Amino acid sequence: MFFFFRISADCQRISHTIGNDVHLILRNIVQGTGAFITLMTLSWPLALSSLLICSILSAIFLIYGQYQKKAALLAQDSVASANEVAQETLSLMRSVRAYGTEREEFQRFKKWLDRLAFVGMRESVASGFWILSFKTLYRSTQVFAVLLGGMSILAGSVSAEQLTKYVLYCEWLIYAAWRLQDSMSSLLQSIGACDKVFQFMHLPPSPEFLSKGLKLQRLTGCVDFVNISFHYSSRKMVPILKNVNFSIQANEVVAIVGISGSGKSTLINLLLRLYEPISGEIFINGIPLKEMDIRWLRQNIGFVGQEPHLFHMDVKSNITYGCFRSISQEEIEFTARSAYAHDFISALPSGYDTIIDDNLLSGGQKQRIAIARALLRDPTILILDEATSALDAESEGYIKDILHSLTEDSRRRTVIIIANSFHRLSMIKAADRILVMSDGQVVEIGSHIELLETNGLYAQLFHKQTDAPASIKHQKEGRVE
Ligand SMILES: Nc1ncnc2c1ncn2[C@@H]1O[C@H](COP(=O)(O)OP(=O)(O)OP(=O)(O)O)[C@@H](O)[C@H]1O
Repeated sequence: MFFFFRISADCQRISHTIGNDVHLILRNIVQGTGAFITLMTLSWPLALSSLLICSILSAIFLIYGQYQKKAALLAQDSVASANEVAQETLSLMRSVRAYGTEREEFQRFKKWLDRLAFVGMRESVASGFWILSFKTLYRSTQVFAVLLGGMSILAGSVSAEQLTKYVLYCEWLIYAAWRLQDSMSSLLQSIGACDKVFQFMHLPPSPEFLSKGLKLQRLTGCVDFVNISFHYSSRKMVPILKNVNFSIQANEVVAIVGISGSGKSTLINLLLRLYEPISGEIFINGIPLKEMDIRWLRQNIGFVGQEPHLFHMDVKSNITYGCFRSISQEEIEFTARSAYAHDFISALPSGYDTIIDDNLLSGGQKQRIAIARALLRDPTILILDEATSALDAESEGYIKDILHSLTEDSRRRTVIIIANSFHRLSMIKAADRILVMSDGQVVEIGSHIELLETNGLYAQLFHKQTDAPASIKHQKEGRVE
């Protein structure tokens, strides 16, 4: 988010510079050069003395310009951070109110504004020195020219006309140099401030987008993880996946279960090729993932995440998002029905044309729209990463039906369900096989019944989570177990 605020502030600054400063720079270069040539024709010693003053101005400006560049960078950072705090506080208003942290948030915002004010004040002082140097040098030149010129007129070596011309063109030259440096300072500020935009522009595209990979005629949806090990580059010392091996058959429904942090979502990140494994190979249809065309592959994979963020567009556009074929209204409604979303969408003020904003829908409703979006793409591999966690108790009954919609015979596909709790037991039980993850490894594989009989980690997690409400109830009733 910080990066986003920085980029938008930097881009505004670039457009301002291009619109205002570039033509001023060109104009002053032309004006200054013209004035200098005219001065040379009048008297070369006087012209060179003016040039000397301009050089002193440039030297002072070089120091000042460097400072301005740094100050601009700090100012842009502070503005972006202050915007980020404001945006975060407004979007998390409920939490801020519930925890009574309005004052703390205000202080957090003020801290950045204070820093901005401090940078601004120092910048103003530096700018004051720069203007003072210019004015002093310029006025001294005028005094010097009048004194020297007056003496030359008296000696008869310079005419009054020549002296007037000199004073006039000298003013032109020095003012052109000053305005040039002023515009250059604004340009330098923008360059300093736009550092992040340039860094962003120079980022090379990921190698997977550069190489043209394979596009298969038909994707069956069988997935193999062979000896996969992985760590995130930000935490190289912490292995997240350790020699993971498993296979998912075409059209199989597999649930991946394990405690939070065991690496379930990381498996999916690797399957979507958002990260590359450190060692091992992932195969889809028996072909190494890295040899496939990544865009084509992602078009064949549907993904519904834990917190589906919908776009600020109408419901229809949210459902058809990322689907590049022509889609009829009937097809959209049919898909929405399959995801049990049609009824609440129809009850919205403008039905499928209602624009979605933050507070319009509940978490469960957003998830049902996200499921409809995934269904419409008709992916060969569908990944549900805790995709039903926000569905309310009333919707629990729908889960089986939604799952049936996702896996019904006419539209068989490989479905991978990530679950870190047993609250959606119906989803886990409906899977053909369950993979149990612990500390970056697949420790058990089997059906719900098989895993309960094994009495391993799955059974422990299952009993711990499903028995908890019962034991609390017993405790409330004063029974000791
Ligand atoms: N981008 C990242 N950079 C560094 N570490 C990360 C990153 N994403 C996840 N991790 C770490 O990797 C480990 C596994 O995370 P992962 O999200 O795969 O677990 P999970 O089993 O899906 O957890 P949950 O069920 O809570 O979503 C965690 O310790 C997490 O802190």
